[in-house]
Amino acid sequence: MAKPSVGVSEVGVSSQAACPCPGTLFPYPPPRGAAAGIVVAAAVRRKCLQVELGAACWGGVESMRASSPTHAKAAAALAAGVVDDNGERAAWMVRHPSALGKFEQIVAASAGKRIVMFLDYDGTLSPIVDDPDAAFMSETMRMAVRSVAKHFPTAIVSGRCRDKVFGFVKLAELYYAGSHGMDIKGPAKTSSRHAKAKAKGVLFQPASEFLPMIEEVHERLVETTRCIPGAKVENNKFCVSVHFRRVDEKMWGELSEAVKGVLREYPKLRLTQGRMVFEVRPTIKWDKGKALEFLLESLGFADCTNVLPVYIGDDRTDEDAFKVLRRRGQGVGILVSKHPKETSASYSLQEPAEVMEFLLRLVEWKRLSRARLRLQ
Ligand SMILES: O=P(O)(O)OC[C@H]1O[C@H](O[C@H]2O[C@H](CO)[C@@H](O)[C@H](O)[C@H]2O)[C@H](O)[C@@H](O)[C@@H]1O
Repeated sequence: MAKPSVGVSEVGVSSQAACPCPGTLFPYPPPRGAAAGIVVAAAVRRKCLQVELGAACWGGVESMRASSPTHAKAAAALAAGVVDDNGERAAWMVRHPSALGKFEQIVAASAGKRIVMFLDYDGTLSPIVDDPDAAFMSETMRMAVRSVAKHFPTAIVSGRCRDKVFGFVKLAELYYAGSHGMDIKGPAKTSSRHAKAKAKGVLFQPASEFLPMIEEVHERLVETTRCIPGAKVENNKFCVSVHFRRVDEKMWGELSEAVKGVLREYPKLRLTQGRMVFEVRPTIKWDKGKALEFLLESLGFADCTNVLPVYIGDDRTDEDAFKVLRRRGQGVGILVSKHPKETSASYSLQEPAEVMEFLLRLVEWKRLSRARLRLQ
């Protein structure tokens, strides 16, 4: 397997509107509704954008607020205040319909194609909880993922380090891309269908030279944030998470200054933000989107039209993968969120329980279509 070089520039980026590919699933331009609906949709877009713009100044208290849907909502309400909750959600759902509601449309698009599943972990397979070490997935979710992996090549793509996410998922037959895709490994055992990828020995660590620096910055961040009650620093091997979910909001400014202060001494590291968490990571151009492309290539689907990647995720870091699908004009991006958010995903699911339902429906649909084929 050829390893893509780190820092591959994105070429041929085109919006869906500019390059409408027949058979693609992105529902853009959005279906036209009543004029009032369009006005509401525009207001939602504006509000989402305001939240995102705030979030662009990584590390500030405003961006910390924006990383919590409830805080973000309050901030957006301050900005416009013209859209009621129901109208806001309804307009957003027009642009990002439920993947369950549009299930038939999604599977119809897979005709003649191989589905490859990409699943984020936190907030997608497991509910968000206060303690990152207690983010367990349910046994029923594990069974659903196991069933999906029997039918389709399946990868877990997480911000956590690979060992830790494997410790939660515990399924040896999957691909794992830990540390936001910077640590990729194939299945320990594999069915003959996936033997090709195994034979090629999938394993990729584009940020290995950063290991000593990440170790060092982890120690520094633990030390610097020690005096801030509730702050938790997590070593994710090729990146570090600094959690503020359990930090009193009055201390957020102090925490953000502490993190930024340490980072100033490490220009080769950058700061991004997830759900109530700062993510410290190498400046290399590698993210969940690049990991998705790497895995597709590993599975023999580079530049193929006969593949349908399905990516399900809930966080900002998953947007890199949604953008890749959008750029390729191929695949299904599904955002897990109860709240309207600016996203490049096409569809939505509200919570991990709906993700499980979607996975189980996919398995059932596959079983039925196989049975139908046998009868023909
Ligand atoms: O890419 P992911 O698998 O979604 O990982 C992103 C981060 O997830 C974890 O933090 C998030 O979930 C925690 C448990 O529910 C929650 O307490 C925290 O507020 C969330 O940000 C994980 O602990 C981080 O290291 C990952 O980067």
